[in-house]
Amino acid sequence: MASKVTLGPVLAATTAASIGVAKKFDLPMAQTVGTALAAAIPFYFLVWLSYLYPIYFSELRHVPTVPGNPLWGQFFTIITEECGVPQRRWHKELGPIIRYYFPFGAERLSIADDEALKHMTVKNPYNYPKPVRAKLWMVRILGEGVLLAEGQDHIVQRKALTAGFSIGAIRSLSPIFWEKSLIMAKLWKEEMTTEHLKVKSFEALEWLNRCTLDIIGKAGFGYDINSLENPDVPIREAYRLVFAFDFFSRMLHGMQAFIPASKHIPAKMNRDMETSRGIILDKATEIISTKLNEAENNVGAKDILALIAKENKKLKESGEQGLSFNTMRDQIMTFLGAGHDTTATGVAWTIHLLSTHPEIQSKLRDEIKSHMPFLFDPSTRNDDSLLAAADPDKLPFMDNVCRESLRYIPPIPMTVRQSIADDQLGPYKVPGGTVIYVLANTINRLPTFWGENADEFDPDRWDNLPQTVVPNAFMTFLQGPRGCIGRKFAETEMKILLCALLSEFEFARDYDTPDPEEWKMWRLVLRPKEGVTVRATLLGEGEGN
Ligand code: HEM
Repeated sequence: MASKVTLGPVLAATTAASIGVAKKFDLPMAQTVGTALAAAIPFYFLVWLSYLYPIYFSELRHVPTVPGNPLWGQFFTIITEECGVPQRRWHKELGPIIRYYFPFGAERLSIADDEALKHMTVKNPYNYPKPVRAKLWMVRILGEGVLLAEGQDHIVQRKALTAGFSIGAIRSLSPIFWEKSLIMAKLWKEEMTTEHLKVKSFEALEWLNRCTLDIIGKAGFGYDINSLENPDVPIREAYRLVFAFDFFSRMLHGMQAFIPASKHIPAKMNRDMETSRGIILDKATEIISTKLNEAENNVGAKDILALIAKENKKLKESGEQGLSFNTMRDQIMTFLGAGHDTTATGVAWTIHLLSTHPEIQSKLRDEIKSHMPFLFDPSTRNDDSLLAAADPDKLPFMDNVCRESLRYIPPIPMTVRQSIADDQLGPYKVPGGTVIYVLANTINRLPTFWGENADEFDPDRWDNLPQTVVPNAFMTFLQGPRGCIGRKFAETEMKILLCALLSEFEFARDYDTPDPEEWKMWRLVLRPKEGVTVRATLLGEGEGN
């Protein structure tokens, strides 16, 4: 089978052949070579790459393919619709493994087949690393931590981090989750009191981003960021800049995946990225220096990083490879980045969905009230011993709501991988180098897994799941050794935030603002373009009570 010849050899062969022809027929050399190259380049891109190769030669030609011209493929559909939505349609029509094209016949696979997903994510994750290009911009902000490490490096890093994310470790962090969540609710209430309002609209996503940043700072590293009280702290500003998604920034990000040197273009986005990277890197260096010092002196902090630093010390003492200073610093960058925006987006979407499903909101509030009545009484709301005993995992409907919200709108809608060797996915041969998408925002909504009501937000489904729902039908946290290490952290944090907010406020849609579901933008997370603005009513006051 013809392999996908790259442009270099084509140019070399064309040049050599045209030199031969020029000599043999005594033609002007420069003109002959120039004409041959001028014909070869368009032929290569327009005929070979965009027509002959994908349709007649590629090994992937047997994979059910989305109809369309490979020259521009489905690229415009993909970039103009919500991430994962076109693929939902295509999988429904063409089956669980499909092929589509990016411009110039670039083949892409999307996988929604249980066995193939298991093969990629659980059994052979190291044969399917993240493509180098996809990592380029992420590495500047997220560091070279566990999220972007591959192969043996990843195994070593993940092992050193596991203790810090055990269920026991997360449980011991609950007081911090409560503290910050209650502060956020208190600040909303104070604003309403100061403005003599019983009902007020809040843009919840920005507030939740600050709250989760404060939580990861303190629970993750024993470091108080306090961005709830000080919205303009540099580290929060750094993330605001990084995740800005004006049109020009997105174009430049896209360009950097193909032309890495474009990060030096003196554009605002590049300056913002460098400023943000500087702030995040300095903060991570400051934190890790303190932590390593504490671990050396056996200071008994309980945050995740302290556990990791202790574990690392033990590993090194027993002769195993531990993590270097830079790797640990990069883990902090990873946790800061991966560990706050994701949960904030998940909670913001949940609050939005509760505001559009008032009966579910009431049922959830009733459940919170029956298990944690003290939260509804201002005189006991902040009682440490009651908070210590409050276990959000004992609320079954809360569990259903959170899972359903994370299924319905997965904060990370997709991940991309590239095979390193020839392999077999389902019935198809997949050559090394194939780019493959695992789209949570597609898989989580497929009727083949979830039944005909896959597109409904229905928390009760979790009490009676169809047999077709396998673990890989829920891709919000991915699966296997590359799945989210912070899953338990995020789930606990999410439930506690909802307990703190729903015990103080009732939420309704603010119809003066755009419907957040209408325009979800992909910027690492699936973000509502204008945020999530909700009308919060103090419980027992104002409308609705
Ligand atoms: C609702 C919230 C969250 C969601 C939806 C989520 C989702 C994910 C997903 C899909 C991945 C795989 C990404 C990929 O390989 O392409 C991932 C990896 C990861 N997540 Fe999360 N995450 C959440 C919260 C958190 C939190 C709170 C932390 C840290 C405290 C965290 C830390 C990480 C790390 C370190 C990885 C890399 C794991 C590895 O490659 O071994 N995440 N997450």
